[in-house]
Amino acid sequence: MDNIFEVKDLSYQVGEKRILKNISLNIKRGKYVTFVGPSGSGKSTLMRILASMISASSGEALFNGKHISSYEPTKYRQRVSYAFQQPTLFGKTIRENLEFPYEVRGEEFDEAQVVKLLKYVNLDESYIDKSVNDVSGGEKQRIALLRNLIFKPEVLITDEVTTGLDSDNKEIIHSILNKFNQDDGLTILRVTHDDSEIEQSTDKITIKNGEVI
Ligand SMILES: Nc1ncnc2c1ncn2[C@@H]1O[C@H](COP(=O)(O)OP(=O)(O)OP(=O)(O)O)[C@@H](O)[C@H]1O
Repeated sequence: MDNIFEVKDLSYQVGEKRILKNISLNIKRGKYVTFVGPSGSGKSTLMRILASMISASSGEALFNGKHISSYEPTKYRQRVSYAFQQPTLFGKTIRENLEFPYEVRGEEFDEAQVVKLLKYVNLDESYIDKSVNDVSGGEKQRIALLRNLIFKPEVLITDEVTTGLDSDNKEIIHSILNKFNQDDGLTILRVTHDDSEIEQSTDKITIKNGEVI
């Protein structure tokens, strides 16, 4: 298997504060890797660098063998998609949110495809025309994740996406992520503090005090 990410001697500093210190790691394509470590250890900062939202202060971060900074950012984010702990649904309806990935790619909305995807996260087609104000927190997270996955990225970064959700919602999210990982070879980088998620992960990277340990 080849490396989708190669990180070499990467550091990130804000003023005098060294947030990431000489991080080196490789992520193989198709893996489901869990990042663990104490609060404030630098996990989200590393994810933001890999998602091309911020740049490292020094060292290298390669995606498919090329520097992340050499990719056009909008195109890059279609290939490496970031799902946040607090998802934001914009506009008035769920439809607007699910149409958006088609719009940015200049493609026509494929309602049948979206209905099929909604079923994967236990939502029926009536959700398409619901108001963004009429869905629960767990439903919001499931819809936001679908928005990341309609056009399959190569990598999905999930940054504490199940935090605060009940076990049913967690279960649904685990099952769709496992499905995309196993059936489609989606590489997943997951940040979590959830004990059962940590226990179930086979590939774990621990970040402590800005370092890989
Ligand atoms: N732009 C910034 N300026 C100053 N400090 C920052 C900046 N970005 C992050 N930090 C600090 O860097 C440290 C690491 O933050 P980060 O969010 O990466 O940690 P984390 O491991 O993801 O934490 P958590 O598990 O609580 O989400 C924290 O102390 C944070 O306050």
